[in-house]
Amino acid sequence: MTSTRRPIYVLNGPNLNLLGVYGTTTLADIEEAVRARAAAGGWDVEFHQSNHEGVLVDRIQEARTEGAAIVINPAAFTHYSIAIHDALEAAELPVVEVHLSNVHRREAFRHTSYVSLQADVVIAGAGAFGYEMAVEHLLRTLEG
Ligand SMILES: O=C1C[C@@](O)(C(=O)O)C[C@@H](O)[C@@H]1O
Repeated sequence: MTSTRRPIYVLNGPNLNLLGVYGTTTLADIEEAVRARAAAGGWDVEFHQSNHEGVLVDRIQEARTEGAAIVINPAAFTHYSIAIHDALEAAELPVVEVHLSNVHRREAFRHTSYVSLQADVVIAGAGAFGYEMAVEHLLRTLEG
């Protein structure tokens, strides 16, 4: 089913393209699961990954005018990107921050998130399923 609604943007930061190298789940698997869950609720998904901060800022700016909401795993940029923080603030969209790992159980430098300041919901430690949780939350809260 193709939706006339604006899509949910699902954005992924640096090194997440290597997921399949370190584990069994690939980013393509996550994309498939997210698309299926969104489609079941009548929503389309724009799914992107970039290793470049500016490209992610461009995608967030695109979502600002073309998207309904943003799910973002900014990866390492989480912990220091004021540019991504500012882009999310300007977007004025619902934002769900996702981390595969529980960043709070890891190194101290991962305990700071600039993105959380702009996130409505933060999901960390649920693995790939965290992305589906994020979409599920948006399906419940976004209006038609
Ligand atoms: O690249 C990543 C992945 C991550 O965002 C996660 O999904 O758990 C956590 C970050 O600290 C790390 O830099």
